[in-house]
Amino acid sequence: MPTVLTDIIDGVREDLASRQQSTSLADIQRRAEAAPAALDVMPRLTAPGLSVIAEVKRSSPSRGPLADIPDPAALAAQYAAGGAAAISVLTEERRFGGSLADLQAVRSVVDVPILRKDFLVTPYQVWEARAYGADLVLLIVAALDDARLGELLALTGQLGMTALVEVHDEAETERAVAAGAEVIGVNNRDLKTLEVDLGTFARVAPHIPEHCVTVAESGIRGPEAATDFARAGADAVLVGEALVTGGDPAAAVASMRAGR
Ligand SMILES: O=C(O)c1ccccc1NCC(=O)[C@H](O)[C@H](O)COP(=O)(O)O
Repeated sequence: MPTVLTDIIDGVREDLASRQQSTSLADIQRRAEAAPAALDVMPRLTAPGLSVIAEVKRSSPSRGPLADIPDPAALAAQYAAGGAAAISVLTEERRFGGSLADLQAVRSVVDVPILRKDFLVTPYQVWEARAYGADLVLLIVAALDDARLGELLALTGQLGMTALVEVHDEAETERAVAAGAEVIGVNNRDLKTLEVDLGTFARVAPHIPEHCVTVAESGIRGPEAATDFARAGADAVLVGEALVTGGDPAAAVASMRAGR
């Protein structure tokens, strides 16, 4: 049965097919191999205190238009000034208004690790992420079968990047762990219904092994909520809407980092 997630992925596959027509896999691989080495996000995610992954997010299927963001690089620089551990850049165009050009623009101004936030379902997109300067990629367990999850996770590691492997329940967590995920994001938003349940993280986190880095994602509106997730065991929070709609992105990131 079609869901929001499968609809999004259908569009992603169409856009991907047209990019693959203009840029072959060999070309994108050459570009990825010529790019400066990926930054290691692990020391930042495991540093004492709560880490913040700050997202460049223009719009979303659940909330519609959020912010104009004419200069994503300037926003990213403010996130970095606020102490973001990493910057998440949405590159999906149809529903989120992002692009690979945004990723490239952000890469050109910040030296903190950058996450390509998209719906990655093929190796080509992982190579593409590296070619455009990403240090991390998002792999959504609900969008991948076990074989593809393992393949994309392995390729991500081969290219020196880190995968943020996203889950929403215990069964997906078991699949992520079996695949070898080291950084597991628990999305409080159900990508099939778009409903946000802030209790999701606390239910799922106990199923994540101690050696994994744990990220709480979605629906985090301010420092108090960030503190709640830190107390529930999150090493990091991933925040979009609250940062792009609030007044001062650097101060907002700093206030969330203060959460312990
Ligand atoms: O944000 C959505 O509506 C959405 C819908 C379908 C798939 C993914 C979606 N969001 C991606 C994300 O994971 C969030 O952008 C991220 O966790 C930040 O969430 P928020 O702080 O609530 O903007």
